[in-house]
Order: sequence, then structure tokens, then C-alpha cells
Amino acid sequence: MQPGSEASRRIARINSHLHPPVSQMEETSLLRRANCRSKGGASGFKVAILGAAGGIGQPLALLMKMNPLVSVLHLYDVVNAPGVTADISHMNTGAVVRGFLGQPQLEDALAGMDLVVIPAGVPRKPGMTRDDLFNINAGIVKTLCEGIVKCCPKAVVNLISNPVNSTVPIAAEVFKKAGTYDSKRLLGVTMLDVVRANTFVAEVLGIDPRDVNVPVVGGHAGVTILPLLSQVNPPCSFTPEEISYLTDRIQNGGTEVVEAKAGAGSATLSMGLRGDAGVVECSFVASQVTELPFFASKVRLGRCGVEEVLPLGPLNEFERARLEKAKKELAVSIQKGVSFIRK
Ligand SMILES: NC(=O)c1ccc[n+]([C@@H]2O[C@H](COP(=O)([O-])OP(=O)(O)OC[C@H]3O[C@@H](n4cnc5c(N)ncnc54)[C@H](O)[C@@H]3O)[C@@H](O)[C@H]2O)c1
Ligand SMILES: O=C(O)C[C@H](O)C(=O)O
Repeated sequence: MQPGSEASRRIARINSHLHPPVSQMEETSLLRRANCRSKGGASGFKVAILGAAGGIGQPLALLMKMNPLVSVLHLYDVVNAPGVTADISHMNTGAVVRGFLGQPQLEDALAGMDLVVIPAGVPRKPGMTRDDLFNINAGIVKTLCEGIVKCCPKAVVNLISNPVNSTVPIAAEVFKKAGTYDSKRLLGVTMLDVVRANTFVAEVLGIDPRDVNVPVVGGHAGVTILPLLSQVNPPCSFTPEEISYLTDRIQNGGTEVVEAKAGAGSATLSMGLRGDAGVVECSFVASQVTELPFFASKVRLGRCGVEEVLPLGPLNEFERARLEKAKKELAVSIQKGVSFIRK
């Protein structure tokens, strides 16, 4: 290969994201792959995962690399990004994978991205609430969102870092301050509550969880997680004991995993994102469904984020009472996030 040629420049570009430096033999195969990809992958989504080396980040990176809609995958973390990148990049799927390590590489990680998924931050240990993570994770989310403002202000942002009830308002405030806020492009990930609700309801009904759909609204912590058991699909009814058991188990599903992992983190393996387009899923978004500025409910998703926030539908007496309780706690968490930026 000629030094200074287009081919050697391309190899250098690829290598600049790999640690340790690759051998000449690997360089040849990297070049071959880069050439092939430039034909096919260019029209897909460009996705960055911030916190990609963590318990959520790694399986999420794997799912993104398997997703044919993704053409470029940027994996950013403050530790271990090169190792995770090398590993994931060997999968024989189309997405080009690049790794970015530490704050000096954040802007490169974000430049030109269509979707930024943020699982960066610390997880709970037994005895902690999600709100106990605020002091560490709020600052991390703020810094990452400032990077988004600078490098990909039009990206759709999916926030996973807890406490979601506060980190989504933090992100919104950072974007508002910069004049780049578009409520349709900011979503807090609450799908795990639906995944759990479907599983636990299916167990009670004795049917396949894939055939069950339970809307879960409100927020993503304790009493703010409100499963609407009156709206389960397929339509069914529960005894008062079943309603109390299911509501409690769904609200405490995260804590159940945190306690079972006994200090080794929180849920990571049940956190799959499906990546389909034009689907309806529950998510924590800017909302007029209640008087609160953010609320989780069913939303119709499209290529540019939220296309429509769907109404709650009819609630029974039990759900109306629980909704009031959820809103009270949620209002405090939202305000805490807003004040963190406006202080
Ligand atoms: N929304 C949900 O449904 C949901 C589900 C599970 C976990 N979570 C939350 O997701 C977060 C991550 O959980 P996890 O199990 O992956 O934790 P983890 O500790 O395994 O991984 C977190 C990763 O974030 C990285 N990180 C820390 N500071 C960073 C920074 N400034 N920039 C970039 N990366 C940084 C860490 O190096 C680590 O690799 C936690 O806050 C957890 O509570 C949310
Ligand atoms: O419970 C946690 O702390 C992690 C996550 O929010 C979950 O619901 O599993």
C-alpha cells in the first residue's frame, strides 16, 4: 500500500479508533471491509451509545450491531471502550463500529449522529432508590447533553441513565438553554416496565408473554410506575389480590433485580430495545396527557422520534387513585431535574 494514498488514509482513519494498533494483516482486512461497507451501509441510522462499556451499554451495542437499520455505531465510554469496540466490530453485520474513550473524544463520538442512547452513569446497589443516583448521574447527563448540543443537536436522544424521572428534565433544560430543544426528540426509556408487566401478567394468566401488552404510564421509579391493568391486551380481568400483587411486583421489578444482584449492579439483560419504526411503545416524554410537563404513556414512534403522544384511556378507580400518588412524586423528581440546570 502506498504511503499517503487514499487507501492508507482510510486505514489510518479506521485505526485511530482502535486500541491497541492493528497489524498489517488486520489492516488489509479492515480496508476490505471499509470498501464493502461504503457501498451498502451509507443510508442507515448513525447511532452513538454513551456509556457503551457498561452493563446496559454492551448488550445494547450488540443489538445495535445486529440491527440492519444501523449503518454506523459509535461506542463511547470513559473506560474500556476500545475493548468493547474491537469485540463488537468483529460481528459479521453491516454497521461500521468505532470506539471513543474519554471526554476528549466525546465530540468525535457525537458528530453527525441520528440517535444517541445514554446509559452512562452509576447503577443502584441494594438499599438505594433511583433518586439516590441523582448526585452522580445528573452531572454526567448534563455534560453528555452539552456535547449533543454542540455536535448533533438534531439527534433523537434516548435517556436510560437513572433517575429517568429527573434526567429527562435535565436533558430538556440543557437543550432549552442552548435553543436546540425539540420535545419530539427526547425520550426517557421506560420500556423495561412494560417488558416486566407483560411477563408478570402472562405468568398470572398462564399465557405466552409475547401475546400480552400492558400499558405502563407515569414515570420510572417506585409508585410513579403505574401499570394500567384495566387496559391489558388481550382483554382480561383480575381479582383485587392479583391487582395488588401485580402492581407491587411491576413497581418493584428493578429493586428485585438490584437485590438479587447483591451489589453487582441493576437490570441489564432484560433491557432489549427493538428498534422497529412506526411502533407504539410507552416512553417518558414531554406530555400534555396530565398537568405535568413530562409523563410516560403510549407514544407513536417514527424516524424523528415521537410522532404522537397517546391519551391514557379510561382508568378505573384503583388506577385513578394510584395516578394521583404517582403524579405527586413525579412532580418533585421533575422539578429536581429542572432546578439542577436552572440553579
Ligand atoms: N431506564 C431503564 O429502564 C434502566 C434500566 C437499567 C439501568 N438503568 C440505568 O442505566 C445506568 C447504567 O446502568 P448499567 O447497569 O449499564 O451501569 P454500569 O455501571 O454497568 O455501566 C455504566 C457505564 O457508564 C460509564 N460512564 C460513567 N460515567 C460516564 C461518563 N461521564 N461518560 C460516559 N460513560 C460514563 C461507565 O464507565 C460504565 O461503563 C444506571 O444509571 C442505571 O440505573 C436504567
Ligand atoms: O432498578 C434500577 O435501578 C434499574 C432500572 O431502572 C430498572 O428498572 O431495572
